[in-house]
Amino acid sequence: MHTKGSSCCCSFEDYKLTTEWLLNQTRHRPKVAVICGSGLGLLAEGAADKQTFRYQDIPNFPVSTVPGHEGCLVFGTIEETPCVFMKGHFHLCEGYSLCQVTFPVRIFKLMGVEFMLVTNASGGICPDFKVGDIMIIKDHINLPGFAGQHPLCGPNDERFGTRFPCMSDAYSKDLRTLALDVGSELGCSDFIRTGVYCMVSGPNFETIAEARVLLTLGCDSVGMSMVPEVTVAKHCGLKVLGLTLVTNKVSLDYSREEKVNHDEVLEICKMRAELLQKLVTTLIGRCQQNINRQ
Ligand SMILES: O=P(O)(O)O[C@H]1O[C@H](CO)[C@@H](O)[C@H]1O
Ligand SMILES: Nc1nc2[nH]cnc2c(=O)[nH]1
Repeated sequence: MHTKGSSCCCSFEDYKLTTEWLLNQTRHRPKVAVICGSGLGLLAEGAADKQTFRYQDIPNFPVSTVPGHEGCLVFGTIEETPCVFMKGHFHLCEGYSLCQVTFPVRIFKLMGVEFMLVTNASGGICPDFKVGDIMIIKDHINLPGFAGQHPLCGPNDERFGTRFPCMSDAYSKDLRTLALDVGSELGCSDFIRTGVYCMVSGPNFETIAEARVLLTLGCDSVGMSMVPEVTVAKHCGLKVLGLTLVTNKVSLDYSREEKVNHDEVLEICKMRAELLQKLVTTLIGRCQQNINRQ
């Protein structure tokens, strides 16, 4: 279990064991999962009746190694909606296989989760974007996937989903519309954007030539996470909303002097965390109405 490589290294029994362990440890039965990217762990603070598990104490769970990723699973309720928050997630560039990176998503599915909200930090490629903008992801480009680094490579387990899943609607249109509406109600329309997110493996930030390629490909922002989790979530039938915080403008011009670094990324996340928390909390309340209507 959890050996490195491009194909899946977890068996259905591994997923079941972790799921059963969690179901035995917690009375919560989450319907919504929130994955908190770099420096965005505060999103869990709005939950009531919290119960926390450190990743290292959960069987089969990877542990977080990136600063700004606390490394714990928080169960709780938001406006009576049972939720689970991942305070920190996993990246290809940490040396984890994509099976490890996406391991929690299938645990959420087996626990009964229906909606997954993913957040992260990214660099703005679209020249109109400003630092601090929140981009609702309408689509993604799985750049590692183009080269065979794909979480669904290897034998397909039909208990999770089909061999050849459709990805043209990976990000739920309903949830995107809801996010726009909630953003507008909260008075954030000026810095809420919609666009295409591109995942690269990292860990280095882009060269200027690479950034120009991404612009030509139609990317609005670029980061080092999220796409594997979204792909696995869509494969197993979860409804997904992706929000990415633009923490820096990616340099497209050789005359520009700015140099991006992770501390600056975390600083911007801190600046926007409270607002993102409000946005996510309100969205979860509305998802509950959606669950009730089903
Ligand atoms: O994607 P999250 O986890 O927010 O982290 C982002 O922040 C790091 C770079 O500063 C990269 O790992 C990038 O993907
Ligand atoms: N690849 C990449 N990831 C990021 N995460 C936050 N900012 C950036 C960026 O500029 N590039």
